[in-house]
Parts: sequence; C-alpha cells; structure tokens
Amino acid sequence: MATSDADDVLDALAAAALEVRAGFAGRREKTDGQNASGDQQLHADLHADDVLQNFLGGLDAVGEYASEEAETVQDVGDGPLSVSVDPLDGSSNLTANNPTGTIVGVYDAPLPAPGTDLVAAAYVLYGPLTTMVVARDGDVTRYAVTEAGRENPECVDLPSDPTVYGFGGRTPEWPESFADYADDVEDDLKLRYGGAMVADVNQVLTYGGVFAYPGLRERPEGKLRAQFEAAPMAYIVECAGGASTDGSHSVLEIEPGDLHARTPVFLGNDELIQQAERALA
Ligand SMILES: O=P(O)(O)OC[C@H]1O[C@](O)(COP(=O)(O)O)[C@@H](O)[C@@H]1O
Ligand SMILES: [Mg+2]
Ligand SMILES: [Mg+2]
Repeated sequence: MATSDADDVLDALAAAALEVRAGFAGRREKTDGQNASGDQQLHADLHADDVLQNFLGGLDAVGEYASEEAETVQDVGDGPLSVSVDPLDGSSNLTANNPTGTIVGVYDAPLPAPGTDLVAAAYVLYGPLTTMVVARDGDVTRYAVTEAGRENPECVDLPSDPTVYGFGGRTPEWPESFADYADDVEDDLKLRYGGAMVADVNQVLTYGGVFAYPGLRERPEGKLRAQFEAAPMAYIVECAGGASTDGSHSVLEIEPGDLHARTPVFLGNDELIQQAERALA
C-alpha cells in the first residue's frame, strides 16, 4: 500500500470535520430512527454520516465504508483501504452543548476486522477548538483543524505520571470486581468523565490516567462498539505509549464477528491497565 493512501483519508477527515461541525446548529433534535445498536439518532448523527461518507467514501484509496449509523458495510469502490466511522461520538452531548467527536479507523482488510489490521486511526474533538489526533506509523500527532487542513502538529506521548480517570456505566450496574478496581483508582486519581469517549480519552492522553467502559451486571459486553470506537481509540492510545484491554487481552486483538459487536474497554497507562486485568481476572 502506498503510504499516501491513508494520508488521503486523514486529509479528507480534516476537511469533513469542518462540515460536520458547521452542521451541528439546527440538528440537535432526535429523529424517529434508531441505528443498529438501538440508539436513537439525532439529525446531527445522520448529517455527519452523510458528510463523512461523501468525503472518505469518495476517495480512490477507499473500497469499504462502514458506519456506526448503518447496518452493513458499504462497498464504495476498488480502493485497498476500509474505513470504520463513528460519525458523532457522544452525540447526546450536543443537547447540552458539551464536546463530541468523530472516530475513524483505517484498515487494510475487509470489515469487520480486528484492530491488528489498522494502518492508521484518528479522532476529531469538537471542543472549544476543533482538533484531530492521528496515530500513524507508531506515532501520535495532534493537529488544529482549520480551513487550511491539519495545522500546528504536536507530538502526543501519554504522560508517565497518571492524573485522571473516567469510567462509564452507572455504579449500581458495575460488577463487584470493577467496583473494587474503581475504589483503588479513586484513591490516587481525579475524576474526569463527560460521556463522550473521544473527549474522555483525550483527557487521558493529555494528563495520563485511565478511561474505562466496563462490562455491566446486566450487559457483560459493555456499551462501546469494538469496530467503531474501541479498536481505533485503543490503537491511538497504544501508539502514544499506553495500553488497552478488554479485561484480559489488548483491545486490538478483538475479532468483531459482528460489525456492531460491543466490548468492555480499558485504555490508559500500562500499570493501570495491568491493575484492571488483575482486578477482573
Ligand atoms: O452515557 P454513558 O453510559 O456514560 O455512555 C457514554 C458512552 O457512550 C457513547 O456516547 C457512545 O457513543 P455514540 O454517541 O457514538 O453512541 C461514548 O462516547 C461514551 O463513552
Ligand atoms: Mg461513540
Ligand atoms: Mg456515534
């Protein structure tokens, strides 16, 4: 594969991000529709999906486009790459005007595929600024997204001294093993949880720490989707010097038999991920 193919996807993502962001106004209401995960879609989810399919699916390098908002993988051409897209991550945050994101995985294999087939992954954070974090060739870079594209590159290395944690799921739904782990983590770290994976993992990459959405008592598979959320974000955290687990293995090793399969997710500093694996064993 020519190295420029994945770069084309990343450049197109930066261009798409501006349109996605511009589309939030007037699209914060719910539609009557649900996606394959049973989530009620906002107009902004559907708009973001359309924009991203146009920008990414239209590239010569891309053969498959798979979205959290669509049931099946779309065949979009003969290119060698497949892209997985969570068009708007944490979209319910739009109601309160809190941060949301976009998550993209770039694979050199047909989907569904494990994270070991990723050749690049990126997320866009629609915060006070629009930023984009890209994992490519073992390095992670943060950019400002502007009309000129990806600007002001900064190297992202997970800080070695962890500071923050963010755990999803209601505490009464946490299994005892996870609740015990959370108690230990709370002794040392500061809570930072906003309900959008992109924004919550971005805090971990900025300050060091751990993000988790565990398996729950009534839903052992947790909430987050392996293909669209867990694997690309794990790839980024691992490339930044951190670690990931689903409780026993790196999230990158998960084989999502079903495109919309869910998995427990733990991402962050290696010692906190190892501590999670010991607690859940
Ligand atoms: O509301 P909860 O249970 O804390 O869930 C938050 C999680 O759900 C998500 O919002 C799911 O993402 P989507 O908006 O793409 O469905 C994650 O971003 C976040 O980590
Ligand atoms: Mg999401
Ligand atoms: Mg989404």
